[in-house]
Amino acid sequence: MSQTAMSETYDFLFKFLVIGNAGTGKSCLLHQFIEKKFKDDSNHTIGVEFGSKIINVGGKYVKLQIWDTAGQERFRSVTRSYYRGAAGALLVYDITSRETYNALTNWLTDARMLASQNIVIILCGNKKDLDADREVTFLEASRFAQENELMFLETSALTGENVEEAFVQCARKILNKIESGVIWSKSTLSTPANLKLPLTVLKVSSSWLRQRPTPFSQGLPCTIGEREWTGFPHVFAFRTTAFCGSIA
Ligand SMILES: Nc1nc2c(ncn2[C@@H]2O[C@H](COP(=O)(O)OP(=O)(O)OP(=O)(O)O)[C@@H](O)[C@H]2O)c(=O)[nH]1
Repeated sequence: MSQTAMSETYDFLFKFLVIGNAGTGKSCLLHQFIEKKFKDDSNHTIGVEFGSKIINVGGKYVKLQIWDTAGQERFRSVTRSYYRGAAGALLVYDITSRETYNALTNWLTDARMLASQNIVIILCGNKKDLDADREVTFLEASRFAQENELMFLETSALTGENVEEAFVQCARKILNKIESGVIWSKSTLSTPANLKLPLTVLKVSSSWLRQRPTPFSQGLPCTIGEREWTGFPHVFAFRTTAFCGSIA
């Protein structure tokens, strides 16, 4: 297998969002995760930026397609259009700015309304390295996370602390939800009409799919495995894998 083919082999594909107020460090977190370096010349994001990386979660290769959204209010209508179909999100505030923490509820409402009720969200209190300037305690943020069913970590895009962990923990939780059927049972692709939506949440191997009955294998017009799915132009097939989505 060529180097490119090998690096593109994965079991699952998840769409991720990075959301939160402007200046909290979203672009720097993404850069640190992908490049393992601090981006010290970060400017405000215009609209959205994109990054991707394959990670190993408990022996499974998961490709994360990550959309880094602009935090500035003037881009809100653009960034909202990227939420649909997201399986996971990093919800970022800056531990040195109470204003960014106070905005979390609005971001959360948007994510659950526009992406999915099932979206797995990890709250990231970024700029952990600036502890001396802290305006938000670890304890209050962890209470907020608990009350809102979020995972929680304090991160530093500068030092790299907990950055990889944030993405990996979020992906692991999504995998757990898939394995336990939560995502399929709640986000059912129940009617062919629903399938017109261009949702690209996850990709599973055909053997995995055969072992677990999903709406796809319950009489809907599609084939699994090496053939293309029929009738869904937005869905493309891979040689040894089948592609399926989760409704937002
Ligand atoms: N000390 C410290 N500074 C950080 C950290 N992360 C980001 N910064 C700084 O915070 C500023 C904003 O970072 P960005 O990554 O551009 O913020 P953003 O959330 O993407 O901003 P928007 O694109 O406007 O939404 C920059 O000056 C970064 O250098 C961190 O972990 N520690």
